[in-house]
Amino acid sequence: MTASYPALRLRRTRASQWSRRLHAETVLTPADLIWPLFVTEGQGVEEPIASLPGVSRWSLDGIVARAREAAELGIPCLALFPNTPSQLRTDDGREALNPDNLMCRAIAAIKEAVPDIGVLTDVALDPYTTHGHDGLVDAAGYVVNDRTADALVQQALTQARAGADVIAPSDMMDGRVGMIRAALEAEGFHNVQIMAYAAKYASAFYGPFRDAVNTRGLLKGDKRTYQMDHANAEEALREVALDLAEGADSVMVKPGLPYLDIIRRVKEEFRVPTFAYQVSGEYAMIETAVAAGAADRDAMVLETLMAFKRAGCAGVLTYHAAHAARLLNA
Ligand SMILES: NCc1[nH]cc(CCC(=O)O)c1CC(=O)O
Ligand SMILES: [Mg+2]
Repeated sequence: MTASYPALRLRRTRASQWSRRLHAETVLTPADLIWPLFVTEGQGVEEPIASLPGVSRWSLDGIVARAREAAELGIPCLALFPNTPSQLRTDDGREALNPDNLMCRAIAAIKEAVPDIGVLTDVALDPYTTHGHDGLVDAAGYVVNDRTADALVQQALTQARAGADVIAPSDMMDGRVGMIRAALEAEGFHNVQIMAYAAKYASAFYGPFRDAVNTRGLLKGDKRTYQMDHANAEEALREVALDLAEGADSVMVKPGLPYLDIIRRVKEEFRVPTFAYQVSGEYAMIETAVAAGAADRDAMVLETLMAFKRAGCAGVLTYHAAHAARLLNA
């Protein structure tokens, strides 16, 4: 039998700062953060993204500076996304396989300047295609699975050869994790990890990201034939089970806050490293609320990130990573 009021007062342990710290069940540190960064061509270029206030695309020199900043802040890993020049975008997204593409040059520049920071790379064709889809599109406009997966394997190998530490397929094709794992093993990339975007939903929260990589105006239709229906949770567990069986080292749920239930269920069911992507639309909601005077940025950033940890996440991809790390280091 547990005691009850007045012997038990749950407010007792909340009464002072030292006690609240002592009783905290969850901790958030800069080591829990992955910082997504947008890369663009040029030298000395910083292009602010209007729908992501406070986030910019950076040319390689700026990306390397961000990598140094992240290392100083204690952020262990960066996630890279390229803004491919429009003249290099094609129906088949073949620029994704070019060993000298923007992504590969960014990976190499970071690994040379800051060898100890992790570099996570997105595998999907959308920043390289003229139609904005993550894969190859047939005559009827359908994103075909198996031919896309073949291209993604080549894209992943291209990134691994450039020095990527974590391959993160975000495309939601069936079977691609196993195919990528086999190809990495065959080339000797035994320690290159795969973080599978296992449960990625067709979401209204990706809009600002599509501005950042310039696909919003290009995208024909939507991504509902490959990304998940937000009505579904059991299906997310099946997606995670398959990606783990195919060799994923960790799994991701995306978007973040509206899908905390999925994160929790994945963590309880599989007990594997589970990550969340607090996506561009979530970042924009916080920044818009702050600009409207409706919210305190620092408090909201830390509270939302702690929510992911409490739900069971090993870490979170967030555009607020540097800001949060500064707050946590203060
Ligand atoms: N493969 C595309 C990709 N990789 C990461 C995001 C979204 C990230 C964000 O919104 O912050 C998307 C967008 C999409 O699926 O259309
Ligand atoms: Mg899948």
